Amino acid sequence: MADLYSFSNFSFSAVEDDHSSNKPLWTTEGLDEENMFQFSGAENWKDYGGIHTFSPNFGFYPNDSAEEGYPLSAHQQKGQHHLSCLDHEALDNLQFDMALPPLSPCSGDIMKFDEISAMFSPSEPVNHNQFYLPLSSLELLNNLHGKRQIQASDDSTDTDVVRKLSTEDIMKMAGTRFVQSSSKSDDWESLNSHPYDSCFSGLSDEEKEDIELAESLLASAEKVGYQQFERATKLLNLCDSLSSKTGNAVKRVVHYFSEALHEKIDRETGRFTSDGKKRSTDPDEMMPGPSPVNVACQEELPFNQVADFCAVQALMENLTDAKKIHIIDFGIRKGSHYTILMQALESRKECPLELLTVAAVGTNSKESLEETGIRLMNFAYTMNIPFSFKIVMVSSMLDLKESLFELDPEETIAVYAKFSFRSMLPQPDQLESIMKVIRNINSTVMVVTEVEANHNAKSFVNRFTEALFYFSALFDCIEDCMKPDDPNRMILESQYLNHGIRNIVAMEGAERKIRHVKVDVWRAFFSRFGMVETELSMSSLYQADLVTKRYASGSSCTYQMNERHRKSNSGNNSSWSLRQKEEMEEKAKAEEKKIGMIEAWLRKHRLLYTGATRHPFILSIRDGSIDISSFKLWLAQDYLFVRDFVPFAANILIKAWKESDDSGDMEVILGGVASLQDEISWFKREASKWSVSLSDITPQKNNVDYCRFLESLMSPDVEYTVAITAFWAIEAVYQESFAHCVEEGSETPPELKETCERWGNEGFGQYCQSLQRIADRRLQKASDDELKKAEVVFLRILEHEVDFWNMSRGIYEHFGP
Ligand SMILES: Cc1ncc(CO)c(N)n1
Repeated sequence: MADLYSFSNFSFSAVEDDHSSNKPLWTTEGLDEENMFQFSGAENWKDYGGIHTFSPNFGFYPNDSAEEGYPLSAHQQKGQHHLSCLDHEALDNLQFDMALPPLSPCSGDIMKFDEISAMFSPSEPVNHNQFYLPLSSLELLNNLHGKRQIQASDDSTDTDVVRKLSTEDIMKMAGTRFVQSSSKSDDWESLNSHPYDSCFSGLSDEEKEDIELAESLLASAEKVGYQQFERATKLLNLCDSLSSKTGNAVKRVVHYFSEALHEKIDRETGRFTSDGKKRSTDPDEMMPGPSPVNVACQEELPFNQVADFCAVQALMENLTDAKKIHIIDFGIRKGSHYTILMQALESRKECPLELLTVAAVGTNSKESLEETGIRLMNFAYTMNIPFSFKIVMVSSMLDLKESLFELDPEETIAVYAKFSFRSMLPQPDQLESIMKVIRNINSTVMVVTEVEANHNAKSFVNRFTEALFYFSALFDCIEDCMKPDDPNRMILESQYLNHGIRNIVAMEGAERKIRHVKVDVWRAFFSRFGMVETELSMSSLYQADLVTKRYASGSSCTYQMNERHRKSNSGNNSSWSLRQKEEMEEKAKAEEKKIGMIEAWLRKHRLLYTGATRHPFILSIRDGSIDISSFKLWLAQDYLFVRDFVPFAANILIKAWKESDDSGDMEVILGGVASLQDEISWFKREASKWSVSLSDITPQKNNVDYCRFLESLMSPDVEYTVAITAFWAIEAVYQESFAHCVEEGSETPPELKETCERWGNEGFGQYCQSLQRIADRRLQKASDDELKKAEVVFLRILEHEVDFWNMSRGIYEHFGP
């Protein structure tokens, strides 16, 4: 019976896939990142937090007030149309008709990236806590004897902590026991006559109970697969009595899956009536507007922001020279991503924007699109961005036509589809219609964000198993991110996630709307339309990492690239050389444009650079809203930083003396070193002006981390080229930040003007330019290896600067008298 169920053949390999493959951000191109636990429409609720609730790094101006009368829509058609259904058999097979190559194990890129980062900071572990589950649950069981050590998620401690098993672990162990027991006997009662075998040693009573509970659920699903409904119901009744929606994560997951199985049985036996149907909400149809649960999800779960920042980065990288940009958006919802994009475009000095047009495509909820339009118009207005918003309503995607977009030949066109194509999987002809239009309009890039999961298997048990593991991970994640007594968590689980579980488990045919498929399926589909996949840049991963760090459990979030198009089986070397080839191309491109490597990187990593130079701390100085206590905190901490910066600057001087090919470098650097003495005196005077006692302060963590990083760059192994790039970046961020506070139109309080002038004055600007020229000259001659290291160091500096600003937004606590 285990054979028929094929649990052992299928499910565990599927589970492993989940860990090795990645998540979903697709640029025309599939990029997928990992662990984007998302289910159909789920993102809806995360969007509604509104503009002001997001972006910890950027200074967005909230302006939600709706104004009447914007000329929003160029093409509006009424109506809502649900296509009747297609050949669902064919659809079910979508996943399996393509011989899927195995997914590559974890990533090339990010790993190398980490390796390189680690070279510079042996004392700083890279902030990607990897928690790989063992390859099989059997292995897991074996490892559990005696001690259960799971990597600590809190990176402030190095010691392992004993943590309870994850819900996914419990499901795996239950799966293993189930396969073992069902190969011995097919009598369901035997399930509960398991002796507490050796597998169980070292587990708590609750964990043992949970494993047995999950085992009963799996057994019941198997019976449903065999159409043995009576037996299945008996097992489900047992599950019902032992699970509940308020128990631990295992009990809650089992509770919802058990409900879904009951419904499946009722449907298959003709007993299902819609009156008896328990309530759940389709997230795709939920009410627009910021309900508390939407806001909570937006604020407490990182997924939506990660998707937004990665996608905007991918768009920006492909729109570098575009002055008139037209983005066609499928699934715009609140449009939070456009506020990020506008911010990034606004800071793109080398290529001023003439017009940004967003065309939101929809088949229903025109009012909600209009609301989004008004919100974005307001935002663009406050940012002084030339912006136009269009609504393209069609009754069905089959009616979508190129002409509806009124494209101007001068426009650069991009397409963004965030968690929206999946809802069309049951109607592939709609998707095809979209793709034909996209192909004809010749868009520069298409960014697609999707969930990386297979909830579309034809085999019921396979689908059930996949969904069970997926939701187990999701429930665990929610448990880590939301407080146990948070009422929003209950609503999220019992309404939205419950809806997803029921739809995947209980429904068939056209009713089964949630049909996530893995990246391979999307790859095959998009390639049919001539789309060529490109990969997410390092900067996108950095963005994602920065975003997750703002969340309570962010440090346990990891990212991986699925870069199967690079042939993982040919080993790291081949992808390394590919990477190098790309860098050479980048260098060639920079030369061709005569802009120098630094400018090329500034363009490439625009979003991150803006994050460091237009941080809310700086914006609050500029608009006069700064809390003086934060300013004092910054002052005290930066004094300590500058003290540590002195030996770093002196070390650059030594490196220049040893390695530089131009004696002129020395004067520039020496000038910088010399001015530090004056800077330190200035800090002392300024501190006394604000009654900040410099002798009482202790460096805060972000400051210590940054100084340690500087120290690692002082190693003789770090080349002059790499170090001078870092030196430039550190100074340039302050120059660009503070210059923004003394620009025309700024409302910096008079008592802070002197501070801003210190780094924002023209002379300091010229000094930064000189450093940039030195760095550029060196980078032009640098080896690929050096280039790569310098780029990584530049990114790390930006990250540290953002962290330093974040720290400065705290409260200065005065110690002593
Ligand atoms: C954190 C920080 N970055 C850069 C500078 C510029 O010197 C500074 N003083 N402090």
